[in-house]
Amino acid sequence: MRIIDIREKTVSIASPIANAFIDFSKMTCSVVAVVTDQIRDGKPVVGFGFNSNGRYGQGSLMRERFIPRLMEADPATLIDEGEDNLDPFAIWKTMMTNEKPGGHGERSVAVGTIDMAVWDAVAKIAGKPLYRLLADRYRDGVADDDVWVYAAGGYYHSGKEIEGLKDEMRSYVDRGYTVCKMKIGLAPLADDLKRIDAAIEVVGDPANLCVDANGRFDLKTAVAYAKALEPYGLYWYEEAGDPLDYALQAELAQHYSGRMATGENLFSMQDARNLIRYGGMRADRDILQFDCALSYGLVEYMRTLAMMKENGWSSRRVVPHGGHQMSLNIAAGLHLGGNESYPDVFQPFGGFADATGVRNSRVGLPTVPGVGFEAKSALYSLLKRELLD
Ligand SMILES: O=C([O-])CC(=O)C(=O)O
Ligand SMILES: [Mg+2]
Repeated sequence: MRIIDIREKTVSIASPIANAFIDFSKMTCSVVAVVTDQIRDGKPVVGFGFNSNGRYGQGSLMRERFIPRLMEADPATLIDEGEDNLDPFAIWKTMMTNEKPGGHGERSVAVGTIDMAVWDAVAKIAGKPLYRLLADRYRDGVADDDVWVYAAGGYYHSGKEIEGLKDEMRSYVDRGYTVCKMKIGLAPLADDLKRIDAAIEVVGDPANLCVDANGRFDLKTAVAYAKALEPYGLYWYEEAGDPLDYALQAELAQHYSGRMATGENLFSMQDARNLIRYGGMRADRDILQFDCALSYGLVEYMRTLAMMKENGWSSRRVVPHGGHQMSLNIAAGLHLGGNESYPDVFQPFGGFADATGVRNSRVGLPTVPGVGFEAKSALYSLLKRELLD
């Protein structure tokens, strides 16, 4: 058993949307295929991965360091003890050979993308959906049948602010979502409050609305928003300040008793641990949003979940960023609290299998082996076109 090829391409995930920090007009995404010598249903098993959204493609790091390390390794060192499958932990260790600690960022995205493709291949070789493989291996066989999801969108679109926002939120509610998320922080507070009021009119209850500042605020602005938002009783207030400003997050907790969410821009177990140690996040209500694709993949995610457990945090307090099928599998298989969903943005990467509709803000998973890319036709055709043809 061996990996015979690893292919990568950078594709566009550009769109005309903007959050408080960036626009996505030039956003790219890496797609990866790990081709194995295993044959299932008459075809070689190929695992696929992509790097979620919001961080640019990482092809050069993959080409220069991570793919050569895997292709140069003795194949026997990359397979598991029973020698009947690839070993994602051994593969991870090989990719990270001669990498110093610290400075997690672009490298974590490159490794996380290849790791996704490896797990897709591992589940396909085992002939199981990934969430089932994870539950069988790590949770005594108990998986969640479906996963809580919320609809993320509500970006700034010049020219169609309030009415456009309401139409968008209405379409999410019509598609089965209870909780929706919108962006804040690009407009002044007074204007954002008008946008929030408009969204609440549609989602019916402030407790059905999350707001996301994408790390834009300094402490003063974060607290000013906290004071204005607190009386609403929103579902959560996300990423108020810089992701690495743990002191800001801890101070914010002194001014906001509602639920806070953050973590999508923390890319390692160590960064996540610093958030838990120093960020003032509260294990009884707050939400952690680490995204495996951006943060060294599922191998590292398991270390993060173990770290959380040691610190008294339930895995149910994790609702990953990224709205992708990999996190959905982790959520169902490793008992997270839910997953983000992008019903419209970041297509075709955002969203889940074609046949799995959302009901009461919950979504099921397909039964195909692997992550489920083959059951999401628009994404699968892109992956095939870019990597296999
Ligand atoms: O706008 C983005 O970068 C995505 C984001 O924060 C989210 O989905 O929470
Ligand atoms: Mg966010």
